Amino acid sequence: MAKPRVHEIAKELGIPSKEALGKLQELGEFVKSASSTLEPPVVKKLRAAYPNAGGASEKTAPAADSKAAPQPAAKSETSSAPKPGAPKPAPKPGAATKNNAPKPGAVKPNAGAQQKSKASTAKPASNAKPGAPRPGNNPFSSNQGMGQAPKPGAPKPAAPKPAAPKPAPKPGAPRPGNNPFSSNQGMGKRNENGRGEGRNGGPRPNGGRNQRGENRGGPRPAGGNGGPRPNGGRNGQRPAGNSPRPAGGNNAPRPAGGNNAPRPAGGGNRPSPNMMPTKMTATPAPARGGNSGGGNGPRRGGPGGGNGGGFNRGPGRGGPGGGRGNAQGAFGRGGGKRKGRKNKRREQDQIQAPVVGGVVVPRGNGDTVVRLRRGASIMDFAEKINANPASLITVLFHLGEMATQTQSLDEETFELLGAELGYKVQIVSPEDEERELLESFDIDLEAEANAEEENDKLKFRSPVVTVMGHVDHGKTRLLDAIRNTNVIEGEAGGITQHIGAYQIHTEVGGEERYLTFIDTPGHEAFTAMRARGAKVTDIAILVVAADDGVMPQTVEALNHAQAADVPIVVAVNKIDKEGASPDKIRGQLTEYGLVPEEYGGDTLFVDVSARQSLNIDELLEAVVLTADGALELKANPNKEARGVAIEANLDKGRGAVATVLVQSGTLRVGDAIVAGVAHGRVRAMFDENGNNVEEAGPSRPVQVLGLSTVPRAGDTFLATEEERTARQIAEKREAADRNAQLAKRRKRVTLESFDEAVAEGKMDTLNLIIKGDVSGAVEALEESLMKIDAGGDEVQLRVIHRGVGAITQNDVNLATVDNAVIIGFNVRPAERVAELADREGVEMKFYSVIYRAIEEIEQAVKGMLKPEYEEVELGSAEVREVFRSSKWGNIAGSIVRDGLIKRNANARLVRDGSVVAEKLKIESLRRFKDDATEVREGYECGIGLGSFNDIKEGDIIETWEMREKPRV
Ligand SMILES: Nc1nc2c(ncn2[C@@H]2O[C@H](COP(=O)(O)OP(=O)(O)OP(=O)(O)O)[C@@H](O)[C@H]2O)c(=O)[nH]1
Repeated sequence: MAKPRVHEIAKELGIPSKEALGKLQELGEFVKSASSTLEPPVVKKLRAAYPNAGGASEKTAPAADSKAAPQPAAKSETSSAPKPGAPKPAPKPGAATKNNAPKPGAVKPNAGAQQKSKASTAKPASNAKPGAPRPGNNPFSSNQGMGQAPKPGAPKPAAPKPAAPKPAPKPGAPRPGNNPFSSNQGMGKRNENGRGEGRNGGPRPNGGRNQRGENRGGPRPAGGNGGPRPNGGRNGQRPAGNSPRPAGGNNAPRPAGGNNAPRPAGGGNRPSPNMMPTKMTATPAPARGGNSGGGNGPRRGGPGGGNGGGFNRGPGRGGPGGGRGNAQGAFGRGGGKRKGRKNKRREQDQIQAPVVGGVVVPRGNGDTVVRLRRGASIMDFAEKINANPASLITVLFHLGEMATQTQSLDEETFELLGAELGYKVQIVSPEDEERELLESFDIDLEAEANAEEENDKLKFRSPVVTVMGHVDHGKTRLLDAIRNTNVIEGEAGGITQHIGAYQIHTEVGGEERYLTFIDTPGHEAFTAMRARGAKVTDIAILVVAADDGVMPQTVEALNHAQAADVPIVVAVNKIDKEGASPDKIRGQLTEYGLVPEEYGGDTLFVDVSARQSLNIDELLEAVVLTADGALELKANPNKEARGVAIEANLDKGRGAVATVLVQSGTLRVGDAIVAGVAHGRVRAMFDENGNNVEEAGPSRPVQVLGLSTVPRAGDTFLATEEERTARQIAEKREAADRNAQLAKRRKRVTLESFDEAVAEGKMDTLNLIIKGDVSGAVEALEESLMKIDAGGDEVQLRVIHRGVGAITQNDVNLATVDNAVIIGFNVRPAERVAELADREGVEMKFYSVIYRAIEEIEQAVKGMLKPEYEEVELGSAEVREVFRSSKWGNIAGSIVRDGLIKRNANARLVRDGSVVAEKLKIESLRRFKDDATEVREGYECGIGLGSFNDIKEGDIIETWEMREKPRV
């Protein structure tokens, strides 16, 4: 707490500063001026010099309180408040609270507006005589935006004369610097000094203690009722009193309200005589609530008034004397320097700035739109609204959310924060974000496309076809048949794990036509990729096995295609199989809006056998006909290339290899390109047969070498004039991506649940690091994992890192730090990494089939919910000989009788059938002179049991470990 100044002490004592200075000099204390600070002993001395003054004020203060407090209440709440004249016992902190507490709630639980107006009229009553000219200091004056001019009649009776005849409490007396109602004085230091004022009838009942009085205010009399909030509609979503948010004034452990609970009567009514309110400040809570409700009281705050109603808190928050109007001072703002500034504009600003948790934040008008990109942080938001990020953190904290300045927040949290501050937060969609990003580089794809259409630069291009369908209905086999190559053999688990793209040519009506095929995987885990695939797709071939029929993923594929407005050609596959019923398929699909041509619809159905390459040409013809009939496929080949990355992987020798589909323009070797977050120059290009290609036009898929890193499947790419531009775009995307990932990963933990969960040991998180051979698989796996129902809020699943390529030392290091499990999908650890992982106790799991990984992780997560352990015997060894070593203690030369003896395993010693010692550990294990981690049945070994030396020949050492019981 800051030291009091001379003039403050003088005021406290009811003497002029000059006199105090003189007295101090008399007392042998050199003090420069009235604004000099005084050391506590000097203050004591000075007070001692005026024994009457100090004593009187202390005694009178409570009296003043008792009178003042109820008075306005009587005004505003009519009969509910005690009569001003009623003599109350001096300290009465509780009484004061009581008087205040029930008012807003009891009398007007729901009548926010009424309360507002009443409150604001009541407030001046207690604050000061409105007649007293305090220019710029009266927060209730109409020209300060409160719209609630004090009623001239009200104040008079409300300002009882303090018992002590001090000049200080005179309401009308100008008290520059000390007037809590003054908008222009810096309160920082005042806060600290407020104690003195309080004691002697200073304006702040809370004294300097309650720097954030607005939050600490009394026990939120109106809180429970969801009293009116100053922000009106904006806060409507959150009931003040019943809100689960920790900001509630009554929530003892919360920082905002933390000060309330333990205090008998809330901040304003602390029993300390020093803190007793004087008539000046004994504004009843409702008055405050009302005032702040009036709009913007909080910042300037009457004696806690404005803040009481601040934001989403009930009007009672401010409590009697809760907000002191000097929150800014409490946060180091304002201060003495501001004192002299009587700038109207500033005042207005202050009025505009609401206070939550004692901080001042520029406020929007409710319609002010703030656009933020996905994954933006508090810092970004603060920048947009020109606020101090630290203040926003405080506000957020009061809303029950914890975040750091740079932490990405999700949309909901931003909306919450925005609503609180009067902003409409719009999270920019990835598409908008991408467009804006490119626009910042003067690339406007939309305008480009429109211009081309107008200028007739478009040329025909071949259709891009995606093969979709249920698992095992024959997609790969069909593509295989189409290309006459065989990729099916290499697939692990029979599931297509990534997208490939190929161009084939066929003859339709004697004309050579090209078709580009994208091989979309059929497993559900790839839904995301398929959805992306549909974006580049002109036509979908829906494969349905004639012996199986329409299955869930058939419908899903169909929905994807229809949603993307992609025409469908149905390939009724496996017609060679017994029991195949192509007609049944036609009938079934009719129900989904795919009516065969022969039934009068416009969908072409072709019966094929992928295995026997039956009717493949007919299928291709149907695709070409559908393309010609339903689509006008054109693109401008004469410009920089634009397209999509279909698939990418890291090749040991060639680096990042990406299969890209050129959608417009022409891609040439040597072009600078950016694909997602990867950039570089095209070093070389290959077609589906591995032949070198110099250039690729629209609808042409090619493999591209030369990218800095591996793009993701579905990332768009574009060629740029300069490599620098490509790099910059990539970097910006990477930053945005990182933020988006953070936002996605961040599963929110509210203060309430976090506290409880941690306290009860419920909180647990399974961190994962996913490494895979291709980006598509990694992405798909992550996507599926995030869908795992981890058991509500109890357990979280977080993918803390993912990437393409072998598991590296860095991965293990990260896993060590974050206690993560590493998932290797079709990859193995790099050299010596397995050893490191073993040393660090990092678990690595390897999979080659996605669903198995998902299944196991799901089980693991479920296991984490309530792990149950059981003792499992590992093995036992019989002691044959005991070696005594001064260095190691006794070593049991043993032979393993059954199972395994593992180093560090739990052990017990059994002698003649009874357990001699339990809770032992295999501290050392040796095979001859070498350390061993485990020794198998039938082998000899030396076992050290640490400091336990009572080992005898013939003893049995049993080892065991605790294993988690599998969940049923
Ligand atoms: N008899 C017969 N079997 C076929 C035909 N087409 C595919 N199959 C078989 O059906 C099984 C699944 O074929 P895939 O091509 O792997 O099916 P998919 O739809 O690509 O499967 P996923 O990649 O797992 O989604 C394989 O054993 C194929 O040999 C066909 O026309 N006739």
